[in-house]
This record gives sequence, structure tokens and C-alpha cells, in this order.
Amino acid sequence: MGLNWVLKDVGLAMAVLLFLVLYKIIFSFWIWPNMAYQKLKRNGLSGPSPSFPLGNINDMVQAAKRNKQSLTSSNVITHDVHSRVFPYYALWQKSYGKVFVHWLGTEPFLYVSDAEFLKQMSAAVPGKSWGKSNIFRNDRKPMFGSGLVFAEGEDWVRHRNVLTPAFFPANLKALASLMVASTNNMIDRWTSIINSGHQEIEFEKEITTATGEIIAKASFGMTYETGRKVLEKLRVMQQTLFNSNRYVGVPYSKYLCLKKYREAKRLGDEIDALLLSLINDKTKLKKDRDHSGVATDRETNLLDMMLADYESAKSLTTKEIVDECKTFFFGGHETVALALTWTLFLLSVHPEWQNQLREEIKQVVGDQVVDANMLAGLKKMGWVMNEALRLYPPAPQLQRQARYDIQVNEVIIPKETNILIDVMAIMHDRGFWGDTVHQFRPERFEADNLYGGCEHKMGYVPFGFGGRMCIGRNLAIMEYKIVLTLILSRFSFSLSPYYIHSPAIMFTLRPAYGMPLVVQPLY
Ligand code: HEM
Repeated sequence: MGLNWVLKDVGLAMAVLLFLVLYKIIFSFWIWPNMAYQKLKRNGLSGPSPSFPLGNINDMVQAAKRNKQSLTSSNVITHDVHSRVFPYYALWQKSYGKVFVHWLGTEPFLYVSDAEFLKQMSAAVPGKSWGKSNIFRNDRKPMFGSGLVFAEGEDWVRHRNVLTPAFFPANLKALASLMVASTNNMIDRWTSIINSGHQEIEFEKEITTATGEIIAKASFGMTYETGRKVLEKLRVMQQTLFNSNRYVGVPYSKYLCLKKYREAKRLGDEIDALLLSLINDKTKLKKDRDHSGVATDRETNLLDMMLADYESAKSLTTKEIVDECKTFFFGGHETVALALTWTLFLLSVHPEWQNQLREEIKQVVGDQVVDANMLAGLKKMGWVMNEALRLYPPAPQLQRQARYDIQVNEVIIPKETNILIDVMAIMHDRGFWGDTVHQFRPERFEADNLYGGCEHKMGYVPFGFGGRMCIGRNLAIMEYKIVLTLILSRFSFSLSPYYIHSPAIMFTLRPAYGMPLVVQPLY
């Protein structure tokens, strides 16, 4: 009798559990997406019909495949590349305009490539009130954790306040010499390659190594050995996460590549442990110095600057500092590497600009070692950078999430809607940039250094917009100019016959088959 009751209870508990699991699955696969779909429609937002549970992912995969097939037969060098990189968005724009809803799995995404809509949207919500997409936050947790890129609300304000001074030009100046040293290491490597009879350099790979070294030194300073170990593990983690086919937005899809996620998590834990030991060592050293009364050196790396007000009320916790270190690495090295990669591609196709920049370097830097004070004089180089970022933005899309219903003109963006801002489409919009939109014309920034003569102030946004604009842009501009000065002073470049022009989205905008360049020493 007693055993029967126990069995009945267990059976009931199992049934309830099964019901809850099923309810959760049905809710997230069917009920919630349908409710959200109806709400978006009622609010005047249309778009391609989703299917469950993939949303529009299948349409996107098919459009990308068709596009790849038609491109592999030709290797035309053109800067009209938006529809190559995002064929599905180019297609949907024709049917639904520049603002529409599409679905990644069961997550609604408002697509925005209308600069005026972006302006209104940005005016409607202050920087700290924007959310960041929950699914991307979870997906990229091992890389960014609770760092600035995904922080929200008051947390974001606190992080941004602590970190902003580290990027003041006066503090960045001290980083110039380490940038020169890391670039010279790369140049020495190239010289040995050339001396051994080869003329071709895989530029993207080389520059990614150099900018990785720079960001690790800029972040950790003299304790570079630990920095190097962290750097290697972070890179493997990034490859583990992003070289697999993933279905972001599809519920429970991470179980399809569980092995990769486990591997990324393991690497993430190891990185956290390394960074923690580095922070503890530095904190102890600082305390010992404070006790002994010996004056400390002025902080010259980002980690020391974060630790400087460690005990103040607004300071970050140790875990938050660990996450910011990872954020700097991911936010701060591939973007700069890609800005330089696409620049070298453009300068190879337009050698007249290589010559103009070399001439400018001769006048501004001469025979001296380039330093931070000279960079403002490199004006043409600034125009070239702006134009390269316009045509080939390393971060071609921005994202936000509505934390409450947002009214933009007649449209209401319902709470929880993810927003995907296609800045590449905006910067390739003929309506703003005229008939020369797909031409490389750095001189458009001569008269208007900020917007390149674009009629709309949201028409040029390679570093984002509003309060969440890239915190590292001063560091990026400084690094870009120093590295480019050093390599243009030593070598001339042309495209390798093996180069295939295929810009592709792989989290950032990258050349799908690398950037092989033929390199000639100038002396
Ligand atoms: C050419 C190089 C770079 C480009 C094109 C770039 C681009 C961007 C873009 C588009 C955003 C998003 C802004 C938005 O959502 O409105 C961003 C944010 C961010 N970037 Fe950069 N970035 C570059 C270099 C760097 C560097 C060198 C660092 C740090 C060392 C860095 C750290 C960050 C961080 C932490 C954020 C998040 C800011 C926030 O949400 O408050 N970036 N960047």
C-alpha cells in the first residue's frame, strides 16, 4: 500500500515536470514568437514571413549560398559590396524598404538602414536606457562577460565612467612607443620573409598578430608574458565559438554544438583564472608600494588605470575588471587590424594614394621616429582612414534592444524587440553619398573631416552613435596612423594574383580568403 503511494507521488511529480518542460518549449517556440509577431504587425512593422523555429535563418542561408555561387565565377574588384556581404538584406530592402522586421530563430529583429529613422530612434532614448540583445549577450558571454559592450543601465554608466579616462589622448600618448615596437617586430619578420626569397605576405594574419600584441601590452603593460598567454587562449576561444555553424536565436540550439560551447567555456575559465592572478599581483604590488610610501609610476596601461581607483565607490569589481580586459581584447584588436587590412587593399588598388601618403609622412615625420604629437599632422592619412571605414566598416552592424515601447514617428517598437542597425548600408547609400558612393575618394573628407560631405549626420557612423559610441576610437586612430606610417615608410604594396575579392561577415567584416599582398622593400 505504502509503496503504491510513493510510486503514485513520483509518477505525479514526473508528469508535472514533463508538463512544465513541454510548456516552456511550446511557449518559447510558439506562443511568445506568435504574440510578438502579432504585436509588431499591429504596430505597423512588416517583413518576410518567419517559419518556426528557424525564423528567416533558412532564407538567409539560401540567399548567401546563391550569392556565393554567382560570385565565385568572377573576381571583380568593386567597392559596391553591401549586397555581396548581406544579400538577404539587399533583397528584403527591395520589398519592405529600409525598416522592417525579420526573425533570427524565435527572436524578432527590427532591421534599420534608414539614417533619419536612426536619428529619431536615437533621440527617443538616452544612451543608458538602451538594452543590448539578450541572445547575443548569452552567445558571446565567454568573450565579453559583463564588460562594457553588453552592460546596461546604471552598470553601463559606472563602467563607462571608470574606463573613459583611460582613453583620454593624454593617457594614450604613453602607448605610442609600444605600438612602434610591436610594428617593428612585424616589419623585421617581413624582412626575413623577403630575404628568404618570398615577396608575398598574408597581411590580415600578420596585422592581426601585431594588433593583438599591441592591445595585450596596452592592456597589461609590462607583465606581457601573462598577456601573451591570455591573448593566445582568447584567440582560440574566438575561433572555437565562431568557426562553427550556429543558429543564434533558435531556442536550445547551443545543444547542437555543445562540444564547442564546452570547449569555449573551459578556455573562458582558464582565461579568467590567468587574469585574476594578474590583477591580484598588481593589487598587491600597489598596496605594498602605498604602504612603503614609495611613489608609484604613472599608470600607462589600461589595467593599471582600472585598478587605480579600485577602492573607490564607483570602482569595478574584480570580476568586472576581468570582463573589461577581455572586452578590450576583442573590441580593440581585430577592428583595428581590419581597418588596416582594408586600407592596404584600397591603397594597393589605388597606388596614387600610397604615394600621396608617403609624401605626407616624409613632410610630417621625416627621419624621426613617429610619435603621438606628429599624428594630427597626418591629415591625408586621416581622410584615407575615414574613407576605408566608410567602404569597409570592420563593425558593419550595430545592435540594441528596446527595454520599453519606443515611439518613432508613427511606428511603435515594442519592448524586447531587438534592433539591428546596418551601418554599412547607410554608408553605401547613394541617396546620401551621390554617384561616387562606391568610389574610393578620400578627398571627400578634406572639407568635412567628420562626415565626408554626407548630407545626413547619421550617414557616417563607423564608430557607432550616441552615448554608446566606441570608447576606443582615439586609441584606434592613433594605432592606425602609427602602424601605417611605419609600414608605408618601408614597403610598397600591390595585390597578389591570388587575392579573391570577397568581403564577408564573420562577426566582423573580413576578406573571406585573406589578404595576400606583394610587398616590395623601398630601400
Ligand atoms: C577601427 C577600429 C574600431 C572600430 C571601427 C570600432 C567600432 C565600434 C563600434 C561600431 C562600436 C559600437 C558602437 C555603438 O553600438 O553605437 C564600438 C563599441 C566599442 N568599442 Fe570599438 N571600434 C574600434 C576600436 C576599438 C578599440 C581599439 C577599443 C578598445 C581598446 C574598442 C572598444 C570598444 C568598446 C569597449 C565598445 C563598447 C562601448 C559601449 O557600449 O559603451 N574599440 N566600437
